[in-house]
Amino acid sequence: MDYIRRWRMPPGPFPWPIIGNSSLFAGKFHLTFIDLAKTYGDVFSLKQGVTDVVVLNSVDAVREALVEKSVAFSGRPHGQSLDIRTEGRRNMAFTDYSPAWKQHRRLVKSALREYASDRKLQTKAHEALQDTIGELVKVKGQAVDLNEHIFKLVYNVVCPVVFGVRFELEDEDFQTLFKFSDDLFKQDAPLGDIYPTLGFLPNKGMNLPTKTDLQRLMDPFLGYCKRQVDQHRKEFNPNNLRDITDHMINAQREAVEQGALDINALTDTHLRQVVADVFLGGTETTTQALRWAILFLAAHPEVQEKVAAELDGAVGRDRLPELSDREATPYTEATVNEVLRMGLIDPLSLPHATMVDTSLRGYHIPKGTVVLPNLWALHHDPVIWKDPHNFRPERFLDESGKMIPRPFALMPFSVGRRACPGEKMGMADTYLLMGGLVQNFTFSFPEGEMSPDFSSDETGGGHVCQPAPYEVVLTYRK
Ligand code: HEM
Repeated sequence: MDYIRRWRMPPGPFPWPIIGNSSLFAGKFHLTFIDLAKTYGDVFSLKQGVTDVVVLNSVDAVREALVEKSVAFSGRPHGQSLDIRTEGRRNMAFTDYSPAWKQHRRLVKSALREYASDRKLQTKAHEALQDTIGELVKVKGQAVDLNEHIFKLVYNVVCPVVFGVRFELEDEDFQTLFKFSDDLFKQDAPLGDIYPTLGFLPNKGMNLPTKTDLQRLMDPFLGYCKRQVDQHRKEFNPNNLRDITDHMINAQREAVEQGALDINALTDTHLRQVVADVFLGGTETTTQALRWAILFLAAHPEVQEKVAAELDGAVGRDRLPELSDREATPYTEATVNEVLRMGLIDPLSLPHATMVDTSLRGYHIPKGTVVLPNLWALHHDPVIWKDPHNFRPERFLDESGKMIPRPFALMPFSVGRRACPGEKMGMADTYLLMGGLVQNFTFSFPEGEMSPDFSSDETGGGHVCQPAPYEVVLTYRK
């Protein structure tokens, strides 16, 4: 029966009984998928254990699935780790397309408009930058790994928006969240993700995380979110909503007052989970975008000089770059695009799943199939991008040096119904923070250092691409 069903599905390598093609889901499997596409075409099927997986490796396939058949392809996979992480799928990022998801998404988008609008975001970014620049001046001339500083910088833009708090490096909460983030990246999938019926087994012998390991990983983070929600509830004043947490509490209060049905999607757990989504969505991504940015700029001093010279001309050195400077600094904008093209943070986006039996390119795609859009393949397709492996911001400029319209194939935020709701904030944030850093410092590699490693760390079960640790020397430009 399975063979008849699979016969109508996209082609792919032979799946072994029980294990399927699990060996192909190791390391940087977005790269393995590019090789498989050469044999099986840009849409192919695999089996991860007992789960059907379809991989999309071209712009046309991604457009058909995520844009044209958006509802059918807007589910999320189910699995043990996601159940634990989301306290039973009560968040937004990992629930299926549903009325609850729509309600959460509407709330998140309106909250981002309210608390992370251009001017508010810019003020927060500038405060965070002033603080970080002060700290970085103290380590100028030394070879340093900026990881912790970058995390703090981004946290101090996102956390005031979400929770109304800012951190110092030595704050216990900052250190807890920073450690959680690092551990989350390194987390492998438990056996229960691949074989749902085996989730109860103790996985220790197989060197996979157990349910308890996952719970232990999540506890400090969810505990922090819970404390924040509790504190906000105590201080809550409907006439003075301060941040996204207040916004969510207010939505819950209104739903209760109106006796609205959607209170079922706004329980205390939903509330904690949705603010956790925005916190993680806003921090994990932008920190890695900045880490990639500094790595690429240090490796390409000629690009760095051009960005700095453009900012000197359009902004000067007496104030930080503002969002209104974007139009006058197309090279800096183009550099942000090139960073997000090459330093793609979610090479396979977040995994999607089909909500119903559907089709793609004439192939049958059964309900519940996991769908992986290989954004990495699109961002490195030599047919779309000339010299895709070179860092060259000029590719986003026309002959007169103006930005060209963003090519559809550049989709670091994915596309369609589930595309990142924080895209505007992510782009603005990356521009302001990268611009502010390059305006103040020149980043170079320590003398005598071997050529830097541009390959990403093999972390997060292949779903997250962060640069391997590196050090840079900072020269203060003032
Ligand atoms: C450079 C910055 C960012 C990048 C590259 C990025 C990328 C992505 C990607 C690829 C997805 C998956 C979309 C899909 O499933 O098709 C996503 C989802 C999401 N992002 Fe972002 N993101 C960034 C910034 C942000 C920010 C600033 C926020 C909020 C403050 C945010 C919140 C979210 C949320 C909540 C989702 C889940 C959406 C859903 O499932 O409906 N992201 N992001």
